Amino acid sequence: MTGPTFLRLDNIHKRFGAVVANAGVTLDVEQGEIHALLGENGAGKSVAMNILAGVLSPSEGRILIRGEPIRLGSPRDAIRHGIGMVHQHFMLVPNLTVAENYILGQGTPARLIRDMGEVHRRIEALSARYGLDVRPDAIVETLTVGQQQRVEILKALYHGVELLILDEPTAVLTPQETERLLVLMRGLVADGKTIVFISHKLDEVMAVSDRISVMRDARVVDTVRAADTTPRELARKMVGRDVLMELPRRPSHEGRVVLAVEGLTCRDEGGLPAVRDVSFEVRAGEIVGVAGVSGNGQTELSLALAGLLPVDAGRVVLDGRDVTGFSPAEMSRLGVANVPEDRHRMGIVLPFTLAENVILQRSGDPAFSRGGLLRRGAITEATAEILRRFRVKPLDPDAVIGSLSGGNQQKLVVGRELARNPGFMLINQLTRGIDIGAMEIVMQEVLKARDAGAAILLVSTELEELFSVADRILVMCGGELIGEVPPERGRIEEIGLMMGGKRLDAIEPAA
Ligand SMILES: Nc1ncnc2c1ncn2[C@@H]1O[C@H](COP(=O)(O)OP(=O)(O)OP(=O)(O)O)[C@@H](O)[C@H]1O
Repeated sequence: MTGPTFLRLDNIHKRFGAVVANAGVTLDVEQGEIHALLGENGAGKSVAMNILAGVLSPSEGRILIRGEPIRLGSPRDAIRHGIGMVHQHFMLVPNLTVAENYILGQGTPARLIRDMGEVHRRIEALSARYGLDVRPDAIVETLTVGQQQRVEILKALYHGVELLILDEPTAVLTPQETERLLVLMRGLVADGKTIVFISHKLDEVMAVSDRISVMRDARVVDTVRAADTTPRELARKMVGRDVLMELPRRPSHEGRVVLAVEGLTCRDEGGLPAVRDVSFEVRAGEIVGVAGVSGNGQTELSLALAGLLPVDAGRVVLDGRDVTGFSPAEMSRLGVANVPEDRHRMGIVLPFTLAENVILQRSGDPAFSRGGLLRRGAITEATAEILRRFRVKPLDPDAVIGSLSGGNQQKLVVGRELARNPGFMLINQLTRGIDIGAMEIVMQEVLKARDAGAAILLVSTELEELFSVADRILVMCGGELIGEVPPERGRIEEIGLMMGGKRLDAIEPAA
C-alpha cells in the first residue's frame, strides 16, 4: 500500500552553462509506491534523479523527506538519509568480490577482515529475504549483467536504503531478467521500500508502477495513477503529439546479395567458442533481424563482422569480395556503417564534440578535408544536419558528447552512420535508451535507408524492435542460427521457443 508523501523535490533547478537541465522540477513520492519517471531524451530525468541521489547539487530548490528539508552533499549523504541509486553504468569494482565492494572505504583493513564473516552473513540473509541469488564471495566480473544489477540493488539495501532510484534498469536486461526485476520491485515495495525508476518502455511502466510522472522540457508536467492512463496517452504527454505506436509496413524490394556470411566461427574475447558455423545472406533493400537472448553469440557475430574479433573459420563476403579478417578501418572504407552495442566503448569518444564524433574515422574523407586541412564549415554543416534530422538535443555541433543524455548520444551515432549512405549497415540494439517519439523517427530513417537500397543487419534483444523494422528474423541460440521466422507478432511464442534452443522443424504443429 502506498502512503503519505515520503519525499518531495521542490522547485529544483539545475543549469550547466547555458543548458537548463531542470527548470523547476517538483515531484512528490509516496511511501511504499513504485513511481515511474518518463520523458523524452534530454527532458532532465537523470539530472533530477542524480540530484536526489546526491551526485549533483541543484542550482536552486529543496529536497524534503517527510516534510523536513535535507541537504545532500554527496551520494554518501543521500544513503544516510535512506536514498540510494542504481545507475545505468554500474559502479562496482569488477575484480573484487561482492562483499568487498559493499565495504569499500568503510573502515580500517584490520577491522574489515575481522568483520568479514558478519558482512557475508548479512548479505546472505538479505539475498535470501528478497530472492536475489547474490553470493557474497562471487567476483563481480564473473557475473552476468542481470546478476550485477541485483548486486547493486542489494548493496543499497545493505546500506539501509528506503528509497531506491533505478535509472533505466531494464535497458540492458533480457526479457527473462526484466520479468524477474519487476517481481523483485514489487517484493521490495511490499516490504515497505519505495522505488522511483526511469524507463522508456511503456508496457513495463504500465505493468509495475503505481504512479507515473512525465517530464517535458526540464519540468514535471503531470503525475497520474497507472490505473487511470494508457500507453498512448502517456506517449502523447511525453512528446506533445500523437505517436505512431506501430509503423506502417511497406514490403521490401530485395536486390543483389550484399553480405554473404559462410560458416562463420569465432571465439569471444575470453577465447571461448561463441559463434559456430553461421551462414546467411543480406540483400540490398532488406533488413535482416537477428534475435536471441543476450549472450548467445550475437555480440561476437557483430564484432566479427565489424572486424573487431578474429574469425577462426568461414568467410565474410561483401559485394562479392572476401573481406574476412579486414580491420574496422578497412570495413569502414568499404562503406560499412556500424552502430555498436556498447557505444561508450566503441561508438563515440566522450570528451570530443559532436562534430568531432561525426568525423571519427572519416577525417580523410574529401567532404571533410582538403590538402590535409579539415574543412570546418563543411563538418559543422554536416553535423548540424544530423542533429536536425534526428532531433538531437542540444542542436550544437560544438557541445561535448559526454554531456548529452544517453538517448541523445544514441541518436547521434545512428544519425552519423545513416548519413554515410552505407551499402551495408550493421546495427546492434538500434533504439537502446531512445524515447518513444525518437524511436519512431529513428526507425523511419532506417526504413528509408533500406528503401534506398542499403543492406541492413539488425541484431537486437528487443523483439518489438525487430517486429517493427525487420523483413525476416534469424534466431540465434548457443552461437548457432536456429532458424528463420517472418516478423509477425503472432509468432512470438515460436520465437521464444527458438531463442531457448528449440529448432523450428522440431516444434510440433498445433493440434
Ligand atoms: N554534465 C553536463 N554538462 C552539460 N549538460 C548536461 C550535463 N548533464 C546533463 N546535461 C544536459 O541536461 C539535459 C538533461 O539531461 P538528462 O540526462 O537528465 O536527460 P534524460 O531525461 O535523462 O534523457 P535520456 O532519456 O536520454 O537519458 C540534457 O540536455 C543534457 O545534455
